[in-house]
Amino acid sequence: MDTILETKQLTIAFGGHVAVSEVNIEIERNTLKSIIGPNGAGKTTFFNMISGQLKPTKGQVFFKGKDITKMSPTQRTRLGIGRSFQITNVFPHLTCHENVRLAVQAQMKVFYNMFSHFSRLNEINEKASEYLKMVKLENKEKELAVNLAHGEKRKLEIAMLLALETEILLLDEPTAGMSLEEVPMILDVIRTIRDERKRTIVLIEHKMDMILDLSDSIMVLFHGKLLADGEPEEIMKNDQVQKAYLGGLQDDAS
Ligand SMILES: Nc1ncnc2c1ncn2[C@@H]1O[C@H](COP(=O)(O)OP(=O)(O)OP(=O)(O)O)[C@@H](O)[C@H]1O
Repeated sequence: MDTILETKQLTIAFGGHVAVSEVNIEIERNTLKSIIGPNGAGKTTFFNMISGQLKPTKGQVFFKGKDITKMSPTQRTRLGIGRSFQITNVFPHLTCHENVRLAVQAQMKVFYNMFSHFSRLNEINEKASEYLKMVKLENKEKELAVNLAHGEKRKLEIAMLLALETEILLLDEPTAGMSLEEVPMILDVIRTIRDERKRTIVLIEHKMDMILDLSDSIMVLFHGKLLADGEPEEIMKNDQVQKAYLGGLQDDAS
């Protein structure tokens, strides 16, 4: 297996409460891994330790074999781990194109005074348009971000995350707060990125139909522990998972 991300014995305690307990996981490059589990299972906390927002009490995180446990979120982003909805900031009074252009510039480390070079400017503009197209917002280039629907804003955030060109995309509940009509379009965007097989996506989601549709593999957290990890069919058949979790979740999702 071509592992891009690995955790060893990853553990965090808040006071006396162990929120994530000795989780060992390997994530294969250019696949989509979903993290599921009931409320309070430790999914976001686990994510925060991968992105660097939280430091584990015990254990390690490896990116391409390198121990990144002590690195800051910014260092991890530079290295290739991008997280949605936290590192990207949508500026409401800039257009969609301008927002994505800022992310492209950040990635290219180009500053305003270098803009005199026209070809560079064109390149940046074209890249920004490409990313907007990838998230199917090409018809909103000139729209101010503030005027976008909630689902469109999420797509814009994904475009900005893509512009950072990180190898890993950490997506924390990308459909949260979306209307039912908006969900398929974000699903479509994530599927498009997955199908290109150029990035590794790690996804936290509650919508089971979406998880089963998109995931190459699924890890299940329960009370902070890794209950199961495998392909979607295996996970669905797993007795422990069904008992502990899936029955309740399917009820919730319906
Ligand atoms: N900063 C913190 N301080 C204290 N306890 C915390 C902190 N962050 C998380 N927890 C606790 O850790 C446990 C796991 O929380 P976490 O948010 O990771 O769960 P989750 O699986 O993402 O849940 P949800 O699906 O509801 O988002 C919970 O019991 C939560 O109360």
